[in-house]
Formats: sequence, C-alpha cells, structure tokens
Amino acid sequence: MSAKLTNTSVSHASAPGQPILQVDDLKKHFPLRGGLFGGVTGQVYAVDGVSFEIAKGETLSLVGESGCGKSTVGKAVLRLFDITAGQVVLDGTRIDTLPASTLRPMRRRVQVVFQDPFSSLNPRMRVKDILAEPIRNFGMAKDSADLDRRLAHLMDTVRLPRDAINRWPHEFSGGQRQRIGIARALAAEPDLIICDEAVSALDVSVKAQIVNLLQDLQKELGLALLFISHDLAIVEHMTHRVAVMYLGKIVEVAPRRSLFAAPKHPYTQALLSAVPVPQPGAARQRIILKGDVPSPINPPSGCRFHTRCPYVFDRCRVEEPLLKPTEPGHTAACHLHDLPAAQNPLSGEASPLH
Ligand SMILES: Nc1ncnc2c1ncn2[C@@H]1O[C@H](COP(=O)(O)OP(=O)(O)OP(=O)(O)O)[C@@H](O)[C@H]1O
Repeated sequence: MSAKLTNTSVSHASAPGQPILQVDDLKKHFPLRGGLFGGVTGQVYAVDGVSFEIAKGETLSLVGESGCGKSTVGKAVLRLFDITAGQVVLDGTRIDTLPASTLRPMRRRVQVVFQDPFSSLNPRMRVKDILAEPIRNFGMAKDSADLDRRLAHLMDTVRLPRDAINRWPHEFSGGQRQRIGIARALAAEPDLIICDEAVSALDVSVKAQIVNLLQDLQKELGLALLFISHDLAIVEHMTHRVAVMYLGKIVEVAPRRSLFAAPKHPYTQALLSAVPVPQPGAARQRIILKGDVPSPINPPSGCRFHTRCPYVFDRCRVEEPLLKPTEPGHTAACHLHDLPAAQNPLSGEASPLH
C-alpha cells in the first residue's frame, strides 16, 4: 500500500520486511459532550493522523506520556471502536471497514495483553477455562484430546507448571497472572499481540522476567508485538523500533539503537533524559520540560510540541512539521532539521550521553 501524503506522514514509519500491520493516517476523535442538553460541544483529538507499519516478527514500541493517544491506537487496531479516519490493514486486508459479521478471523489474529493481570482475568474462572475460552471461540481444537494438548502446551510455553491449570487466578502472583494473560493471547495463535502497558504494574524483577518471556516467545513463534509503554527503560531492552507519540501524533520513529543513541526530536530527547543509563559514571543531561501536556481538545497550532519546546522558533507556531527521514530508517517531525546543520542543536553526531 502506498503511503498517503498527509500533513503528518511524508513517509510511513517503515518496518523492514513484510508488514503484518499497516496503519495509515489514523484518526480517532472522541465527541465531547456537555451543556444543558448533553450535545456535542467539541472533540478530543486523541489520535490525529498516525501512520506506521509493523513487520512480521517485529516489535514496535509506542511510547509517550500519559494521554498522548497510545492506548487509543491499540484499541483502533483491535477494532474496539470505529475510527474517525484513516486505514488499518492487517496482512494486506483492510480491517477498519470490515462489517462486524466478518471480523472473527481478524479478532483471532490480533490479540491483546492488558496492564492489569488482576482485573483482566475473570476471578470466577479456573485457568483451564480462561485458556479454553479463545480455543473454543475460534474453533481451534479438533476434539477434547486436542484441547487438553493445547492447554498443556500453553502452560509450557509461558513456563507455568501444567498442574496449575486447575487453579484460580487469585492463587497466582502478579507475574504468574500476566503469564496466564499471555497464554490466553497465545491460545488464539495470533500474528500480532498488542501489549498495552503489559508490564507496567509489575515489580522490577518480575517486569524483566515477563519481558524476557515475550522476547523468547517472539523468536520461537515469529510474533509481531505492538508494545505500548510509557517506560523507556523497559523499551530500551526489548524493542526493534520505537515510535514516539505526543498529543495524538507520532513525532519520531527509529530503530532502537538509533533512537536511544541520537534522538532527533526535542520531545524524545526530553523523555530519554529521564531514563537511567546502565553504564557506571554515565548520565544523560536531564531536560525538564516546561508546563503540562496541552489538552487534546484544543491542541496547539503548528507543531503541537511548540509550547514546551526549548528550541521553539516562529515557524513552529504556525506550520505543522512533517515526519521526514533524518537518516536511513529514522524519521522525525521537527523544523530544526530543515535548518543548516550548524544552526540545528539536534544535528550533532554526538550521543546525548556525557
Ligand atoms: N472514550 C473516550 N472518550 C473521550 N476521550 C477519550 C476516550 N478514550 C480516551 N480519551 C482521551 O484521549 C486521549 C488519549 O487517551 P489514551 O488512553 O489513548 O492515551 P495514552 O497515551 O494511552 O495514556 P494512558 O497511558 O494514560 O492511557 C486522552 O486525552 C483521553 O482522555
């Protein structure tokens, strides 16, 4: 599919290899109701022109502060609501326009792991029934012996003891519950799993175990992951590429190493500046952004980040920057990159580490 030329997507955030998911100029605006008669008084521009691709077997992390639209992108891909504009294409099939009656195969192929394993597992169902539900719903098992074989295999896959399958969710720790959540997602044999803050609620050591499990599963099963997270320290260790969102837009996309070594958007720089550096003695220069994230009901003109950007100049206030390549595979939406290198504070080859 060719990338449409839109104000925010000069090029797609291209994934190497065959894409399993293509999102093209996605918009989701929620009506804002108020007044005496509860009429529509405005719009929440939650996602406002987002384009990206995920290759088969790839992890793309979607990062940004709370409220920037990450979960809304995930929900749009899951078809949990109708989108306002744009396209969502799964393995060559446009899914945002599919009638509800024909959504079933797509629902099997895209699964989700939510943040909170305590509330996302039905406390009144044994693990066995939680895992059997998607297998039955999607008609995956030939007979009851096949169902049992699949259940045992799922427990092995997420490294839980097989005999735990008859237990209830409350009998497990947070990390174990998240393993059950992952097993439930895997039961449908998906091509893509959306992990929406899937490790955010877990303790640090458990986080690392679940991230390692996801990475192992990705290699073993060739899964693609859309990893939604506000935690860049986690993302740094597990992703192939990163897309940074700010106020409903993607402002930068890059391979992991390139993004963490040399971010090309001032917002990404600020986010990274708060991430601890593993090397002893090294530190990133802390950048404290002024003010709060503006409201998505009335986003700033021009570049949405201009009200908080330390490098703002006149053009930023009136003209929206396009997402353009700064080097192979790395794109950023920032007018600074149109300036001569000597005037661009982000052009240096130097790492932000000092
Ligand atoms: N159903 C809804 N109706 C109205 N506004 C909504 C709805 N869902 C989300 N929003 C708004 O859309 C914006 C983006 O929300 P979203 O949950 O996608 O952000 P996020 O980056 O995932 O943040 P968080 O991690 O806090 O969930 C927010 O301003 C949110 O309040």
